[in-house]
Amino acid sequence: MVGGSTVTEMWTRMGSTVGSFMFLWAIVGQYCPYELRRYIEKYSHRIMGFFYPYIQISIHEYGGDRLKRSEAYVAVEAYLSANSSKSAKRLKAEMGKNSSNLVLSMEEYEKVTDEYNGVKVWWVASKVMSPTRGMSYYPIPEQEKRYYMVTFHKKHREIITGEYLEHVVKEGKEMRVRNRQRKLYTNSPGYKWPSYKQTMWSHIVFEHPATFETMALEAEMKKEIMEDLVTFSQSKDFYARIGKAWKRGYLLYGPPGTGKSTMIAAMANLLNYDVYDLELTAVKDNTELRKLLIETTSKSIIVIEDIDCSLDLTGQRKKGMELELELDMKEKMKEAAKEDGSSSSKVTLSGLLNFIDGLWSACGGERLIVFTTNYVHKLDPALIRRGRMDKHIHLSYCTFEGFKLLANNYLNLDSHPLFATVQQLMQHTNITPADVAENLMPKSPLDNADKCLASLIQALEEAKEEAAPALKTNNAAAAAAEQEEAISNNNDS
Ligand SMILES: Nc1ncnc2c1ncn2[C@@H]1O[C@H](COP(=O)(O)OP(=O)(O)OP(=O)(O)O)[C@@H](O)[C@H]1O
Ligand SMILES: [Mg+2]
Repeated sequence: MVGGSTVTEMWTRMGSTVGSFMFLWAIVGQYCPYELRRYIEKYSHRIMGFFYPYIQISIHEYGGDRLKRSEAYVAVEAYLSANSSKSAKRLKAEMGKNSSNLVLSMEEYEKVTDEYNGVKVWWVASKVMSPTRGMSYYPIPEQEKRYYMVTFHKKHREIITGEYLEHVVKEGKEMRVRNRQRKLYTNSPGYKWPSYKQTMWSHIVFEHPATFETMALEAEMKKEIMEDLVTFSQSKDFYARIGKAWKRGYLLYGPPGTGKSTMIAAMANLLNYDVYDLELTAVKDNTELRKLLIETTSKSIIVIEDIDCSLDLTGQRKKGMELELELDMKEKMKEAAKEDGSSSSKVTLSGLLNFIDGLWSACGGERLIVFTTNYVHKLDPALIRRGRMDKHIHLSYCTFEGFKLLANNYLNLDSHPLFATVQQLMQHTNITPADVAENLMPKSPLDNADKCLASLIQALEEAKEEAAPALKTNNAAAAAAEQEEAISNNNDS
């Protein structure tokens, strides 16, 4: 579709008179009074429009809200990246999906021609430097405002504005989904500049290999979670119909090493989503938290790991005296932090609740919010009530079924005489999938299945012995309680 040609020659021929006038005007105009200058500019544009039969439409990187890259710009960028590589003379190369191929896109100020239903248009990638508005004690750098401009003959206005631009945006969006590298974002604590272009997230390519197939989970539970996720990703119309923002909260809880973080990676791989790993303690306050939220894109998972440890968000919301005492304590802690030179986060529980389901959380759509914790009972019920955290998933110790899956993954084994011993030991001992996986992992090229299984059996036996005194104490306590209850029942009667 895109044919290699530059539009410069044609413009030079057509508008040389207008061009010379504009050049002269740029110099002379500076010395004219403002009113006269505006008046002349207004009429010169009209005269130019008379001679110059071309229309230009520009698509800027940042729209009026200045908060997010414009979707149209991003789509045009993808469309031109795919098409311009055949014709543009100056291209830039970046790693593409799976880091296996180079993706080419047009360099700044490069011009390319495109054709749609026999109509020719010319695209140019450009930028202007504009001084930042506002007052600051610090030197604020000039901001680059990048844009794409398409030029076409005015007789094609309808086809371009009615069909072509829509076609470009649609194709561009599809290309982005096909070619995009998924990203793992994290919030950078170094954010300082008040520039609207400065992103608060830094990212690397997301390349975690975890999938639901390789996770040791009960088959039933696995199926249910996968269906829930896929249904969510296909429910755009449903959410619109019921008037709910298109997002879903998951709470993953359970002991360390039971696969919470692994499941987040498996979720991202299943749905082809980006991951935003939010470090709450690095967020200055609720306003910054909101800004971070606005900068997340759709088709993403926002993760807050170990939510119970992140901030002082645990416990019930306090009342009266209790609250005053707590505020007093907090003030003292802040003072201490100031003296140390360390800064503390001022994100509050209500800030976080707003983050999850306030008005701003609806921007963008198609997002999962996932919390993980080892201690679910420590969390404020408001934080995890249904509607906020819609699905609560308890990840627990490894079952025999889970072990068999891991044995298959790690050792390529469907059955083995030692499986029976493992099964018998697992009935009385708690072992995490992480521990099972670690024992099944061959440690040297000479390690075979027998050795790995023997190592797991040893670990299970050790865990059983360790648990034995605790079990005895528990049993003794239970027996004592029973006895006490029986005595008090006798006395009552
Ligand atoms: N259910 C599981 N299936 C397969 N592998 C697992 C599972 N759970 C844990 N693992 C293995 O154990 C390792 C640690 O698991 P993971 O980091 O997901 O645990 P976690 O629940 O997030 O722990 P923590 O609470 O300490 O963050 C992973 O690298 C993974 O290989
Ligand atoms: Mg984890």
